[in-house]
Amino acid sequence: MSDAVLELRNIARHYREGAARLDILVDINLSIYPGETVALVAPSGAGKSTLLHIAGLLERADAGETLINSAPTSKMSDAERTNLRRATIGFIYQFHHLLPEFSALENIALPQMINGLDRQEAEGRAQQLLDYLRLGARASHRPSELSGGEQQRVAIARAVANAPHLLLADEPTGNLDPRTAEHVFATLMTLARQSGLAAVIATHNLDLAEQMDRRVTLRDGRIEELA
Ligand SMILES: Nc1ncnc2c1ncn2[C@@H]1O[C@H](COP(=O)(O)OP(=O)(O)OP(=O)(O)O)[C@@H](O)[C@H]1O
Repeated sequence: MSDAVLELRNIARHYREGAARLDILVDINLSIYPGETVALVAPSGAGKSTLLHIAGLLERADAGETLINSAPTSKMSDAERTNLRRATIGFIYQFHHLLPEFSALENIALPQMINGLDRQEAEGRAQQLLDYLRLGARASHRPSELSGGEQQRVAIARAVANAPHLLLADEPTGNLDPRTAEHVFATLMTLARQSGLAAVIATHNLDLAEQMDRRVTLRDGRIEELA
């Protein structure tokens, strides 16, 4: 088997609440390989977002190691982690986090320009993605002029625009009605499979989880594989 795109080794993370210590992640071990789609299904408060933030280099663990394409990241500086994240990881949130002042096209082009592409190239790629997502005619609309499902498809396009190796999504359809959720999810799966992306998607929706290659849950701060 090829090397893991993401490897979490003995990850631990706790929070403090007054005098109390909350051990959210106790000993997380998880490897995700190229092209694999993995559903993370666990009750509210189990630590899904915490785990995705650590995997996405948005947050540091208290112990353990996060490896991206076999590179250990815990000793990297914040700037090094940010550069690695921008080059290799796409993140989708439950609420789209699109920039309200910019059009759909600009929202998708901007992260590419931050990664060094010139505007013309970035906007060309953004338009291609919008066309692929059947949002080509909405390119100049601002987020507030798009439906919830359209906003989330733009957020997906933004997350994959830099051709990441790893896609992390935190309840990307949690905010949508069931039909729109199914459509957005199908789009996400098609994009992931076509581009050989590894994806970890936190979801409460078991029907959607069934459509992925693997399902894992969090129990007492550890990963358990589900059937
Ligand atoms: N910065 C923080 N400070 C203190 N406690 C926190 C912090 N972030 C998260 N927590 C707590 O850690 C636990 C796990 O939170 P997390 O958001 O990772 O769970 P989740 O499984 O994603 O939940 P949900 O499905 O509701 O989004 C929760 O009890 C939460 O209140």
